[in-house]
Amino acid sequence: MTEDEARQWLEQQFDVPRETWNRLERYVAILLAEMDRQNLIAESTRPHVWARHIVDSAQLIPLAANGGEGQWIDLGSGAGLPGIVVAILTDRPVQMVESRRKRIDFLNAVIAELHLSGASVFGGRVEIVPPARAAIISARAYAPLPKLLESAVHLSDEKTIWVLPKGRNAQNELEAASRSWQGAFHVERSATDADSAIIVAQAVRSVRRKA
Ligand SMILES: C[S@@+](CC[C@H](N)C(=O)[O-])C[C@H]1O[C@@H](n2cnc3c(N)ncnc32)[C@H](O)[C@@H]1O
Repeated sequence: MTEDEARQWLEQQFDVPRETWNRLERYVAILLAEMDRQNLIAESTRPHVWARHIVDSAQLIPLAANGGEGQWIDLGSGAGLPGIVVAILTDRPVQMVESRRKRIDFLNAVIAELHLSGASVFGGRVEIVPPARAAIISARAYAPLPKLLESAVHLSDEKTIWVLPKGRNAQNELEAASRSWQGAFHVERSATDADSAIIVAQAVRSVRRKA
């Protein structure tokens, strides 16, 4: 997907109003400027930021369209991917969870500058976020599936939709997780990378097996 195709995809999917475009453009500018201070995205992806990061994040939104009312929790948000993109493109309250100080400060600065009143940051580890029943949980490049579920299952209930971009390893990670987890899991192809996949899950729960 080229950068032009990425913008077209956004326009088609979300019918993006001018104010939202301005926010997306501003976010991209702040993100790239912050790269002088901290490593937020791979250097090689800098010229492809719309396809590789903005659309790659935004594509999770339609996959979570059946989510009920309530919060979208994004684990290990880093630069705000996908959390900030979701907060810009939807009306849903978004809580980003991030443990590194410089990234927490960056996320709070973006929220303030873009006036994202529905977005907030939990500055700390996912494992210590107080229990919640998120409508949607996302996690991009945060942790392998079994560890991801273990750290965040206390933020979910049976209705929570999990949207988890997973590169080429989706199938292997699903297999590893199936030893300890049950639920309705399926795999969607990524719109931005034919080799990547997104795990979508619901009704995730831990299963203990006898040795
Ligand atoms: C590889 S980065 C990915 C960031 C972003 N989601 C993206 O796709 O660009 C993983 C992020 O997760 C954060 N992280 C890792 N383990 C965490 C934990 N247990 N709790 C909160 N944040 C964590 C790291 O500080 C880092 O910013």
